[in-house]
Amino acid sequence: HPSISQVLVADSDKFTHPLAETWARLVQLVQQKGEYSHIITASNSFGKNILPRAAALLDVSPITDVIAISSSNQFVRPIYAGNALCTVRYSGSNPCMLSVRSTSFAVSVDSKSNEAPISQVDLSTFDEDFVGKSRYINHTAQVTERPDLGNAQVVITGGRALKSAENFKMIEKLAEKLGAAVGATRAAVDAGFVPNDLQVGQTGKIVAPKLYMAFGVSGAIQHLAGIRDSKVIVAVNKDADAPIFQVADYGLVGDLFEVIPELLEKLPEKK
Ligand SMILES: Cc1cc2nc3c(=O)[nH]c(=O)nc-3n(C[C@H](O)[C@H](O)[C@H](O)COP(=O)(O)OP(=O)(O)OC[C@H]3O[C@@H](n4cnc5c(N)ncnc54)[C@H](O)[C@@H]3O)c2cc1C
Repeated sequence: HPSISQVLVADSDKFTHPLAETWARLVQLVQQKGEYSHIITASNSFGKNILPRAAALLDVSPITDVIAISSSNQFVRPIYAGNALCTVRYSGSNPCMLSVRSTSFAVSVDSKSNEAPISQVDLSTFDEDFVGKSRYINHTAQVTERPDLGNAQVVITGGRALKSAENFKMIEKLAEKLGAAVGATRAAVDAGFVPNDLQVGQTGKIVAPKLYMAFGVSGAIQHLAGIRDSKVIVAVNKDADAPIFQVADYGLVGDLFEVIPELLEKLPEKK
């Protein structure tokens, strides 16, 4: 990419497992040597885990969830669960540390390209004992063929109205037919229908698909905070006054236990 002038590689078995403590220390080390003006990470769980730790080590205050960059020290970020946008100016010392919502930034496809040198980070001063009390035990991951929730073009979400994990399988079947990712409200996650990595919203994932379909979702502000950038929102809810209809492009007042089976029947099989 033409904007990349250098790639730094920290190649060591110290970083085999993504422990935030170790990686934050690495960011500190790289910053101390490079004296960069800005350090930016994506607002995903990995970035959110490392950024505050690295910022504390570097004694600066990070700015999180940036959705627009107005200048080198001025940024826009949502507040009150996305109901207001706040413009903030960074007036601290370098580095200015940001987490950015990747759903708010389009990747520019530039015809020019640039070869950037790749250099190894000098880890001779990396402190082995720094990791402190955190130890890597094991890693469990959900193996799924479905698209990643954060990048999916289509997301099908189910809410508390699904009533059980068994019923939630209807949402999964529909997602399969549409090649979509599955999402859930916090109420559905708290009720144990699905694991919490499927939660969409203020305290879950932020999504920006082309099509977002919500079944039995009331549309609480904390949920809407995660779906605002979706292109088309479709909602099915049996309560015509549900707040989700205020943001939906298409709304159907109906019972999901009738609508989903009908959709499953009428939609063609996935090729
Ligand atoms: C600090 C904080 C952070 C939060 N973060 C999040 C977050 O990240 N994500 C999130 O989702 N929530 C979050 N919440 C919770 C949020 O406030 C709501 O409680 C939650 O989103 C409600 O989930 P729901 O829409 O599934 O359930 P409900 O609000 O109970 O809504 C269920 C809906 O289903 C409809 N319904 C019922 N039966 C049927 C049927 N048979 N067919 C069709 N429709 C039906 C009902 O009319 C209703 O509108 C947060 C709350 C707090 C306080």
